[in-house]
Amino acid sequence: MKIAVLGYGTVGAGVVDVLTMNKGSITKRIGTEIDVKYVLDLRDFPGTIVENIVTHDIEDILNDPEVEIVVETMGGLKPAYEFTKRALSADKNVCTSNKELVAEHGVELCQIAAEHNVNYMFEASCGGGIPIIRALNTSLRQDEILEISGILNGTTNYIMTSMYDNGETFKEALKEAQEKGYAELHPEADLEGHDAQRKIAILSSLAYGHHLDYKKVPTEGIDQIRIQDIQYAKAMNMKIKLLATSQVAEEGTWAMVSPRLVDDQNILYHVDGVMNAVFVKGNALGDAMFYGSGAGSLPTASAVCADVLDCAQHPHETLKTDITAEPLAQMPTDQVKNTFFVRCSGGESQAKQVFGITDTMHVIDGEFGFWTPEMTEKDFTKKAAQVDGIIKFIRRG
Ligand SMILES: NC(=O)C1=CN([C@@H]2O[C@H](COP(=O)(O)OP(=O)(O)OC[C@H]3O[C@@H](n4cnc5c(N)ncnc54)[C@H](OP(=O)(O)O)[C@@H]3O)[C@@H](O)[C@H]2O)C=CC1
Ligand SMILES: N[C@@H](CC=O)C(=O)O
Repeated sequence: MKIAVLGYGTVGAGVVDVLTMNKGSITKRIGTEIDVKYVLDLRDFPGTIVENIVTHDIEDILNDPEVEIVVETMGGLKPAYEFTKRALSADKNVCTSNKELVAEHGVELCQIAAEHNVNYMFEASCGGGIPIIRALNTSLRQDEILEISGILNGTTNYIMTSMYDNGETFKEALKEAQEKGYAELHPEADLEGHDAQRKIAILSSLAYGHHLDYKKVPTEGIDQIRIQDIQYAKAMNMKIKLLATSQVAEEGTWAMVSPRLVDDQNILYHVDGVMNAVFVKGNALGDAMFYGSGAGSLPTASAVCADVLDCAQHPHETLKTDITAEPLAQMPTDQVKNTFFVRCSGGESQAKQVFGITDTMHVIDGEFGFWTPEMTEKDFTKKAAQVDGIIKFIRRG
């Protein structure tokens, strides 16, 4: 079976490495040899194992009937969207790690794949190497999913851990995450929460059987987290994690991405570095947790290759994915209940009176911190507007 890899960067090179490193065992398992016939990239890679198969022309791949699977690991929408559509329309399977494209056009691309009896597969789009998409599409189909939440971005978890454990600055930790190949080409997507926003939208759409538009997921990143916030977290024996959550409630489903304070009783407290964890609650299953490397060359490539193997075994059969264009009924986020940790430089008695609290804590000169009771987002916003000097708030996870 001949395949082509579009984009020989961190993930694309990892795919070639996995298929080379495990060639013997893969061939034995699926009964077919997988050969990378082309690598499409802007650069040449002299002196590497792909030097003789590099092309700069997508037509070489699209017009070659021998190529049955295209791996798209270029990232971004342009030209990945056009190349993917053309590959599917030419009856080629496409396996991708490009969550931006899946979140934006996944429904349409799956429909095109189905019309051509091929597959558009995206296991690597959420949680790096964690096999969460396959679990939702197969092992968990009998359950009604009530909640999905977790740490879905490796870069931000790596940064938070490095700042907390090693006292690194935000800038130093980000540089390391970039050097290790975890961060997006434009790292704002990680830092501002958009990467996790896309991932929770993809997972929720699969889990709840209705489409969650990622643009409708209220999102805050870790870009506003400062060393002072970490000082408070340490004083409370808590950690700050960027959590992506969606939950089914009576009024509809809500979803949110935001930094949250978690205590050591919360399993996510122990998920550090580039590791991701996805918690799933099913109405029959109860609780399940999926844990693993959330980014990086080989772990992500491992997930892409899982899709390649499925396509190689079913090259002309669309494997069922519960993906639909029908929109998910969403509960207004201002009705969602949370508990908030607030840092404030104003009057303590005012804050105590407005929020009805008695305890405050003093960790940093010139300010105090306190926990609110559980309240809706709307009530919190209303009360916070009545308190002078609020510096920052972080929700409890
Ligand atoms: N890195 C990770 O850990 C993970 C990444 N992903 C996703 O996987 C995708 C790829 O990420 P990653 O491997 O890190 O990115 P890289 O930037 O490392 O790799 C992308 C590659 O695609 C090439 N490329 C870009 N545009 C074109 C084009 N028009 N034609 C040909 N080649 C092109 C780039 O070339 P050049 O460098 O010359 O521009 C580069 O070699 C992204 O969607 C990302 O979000 C998903 C999970 C984990
Ligand atoms: N930039 C992403 C890469 C994997 O999806 C992350 O850090 O999680």
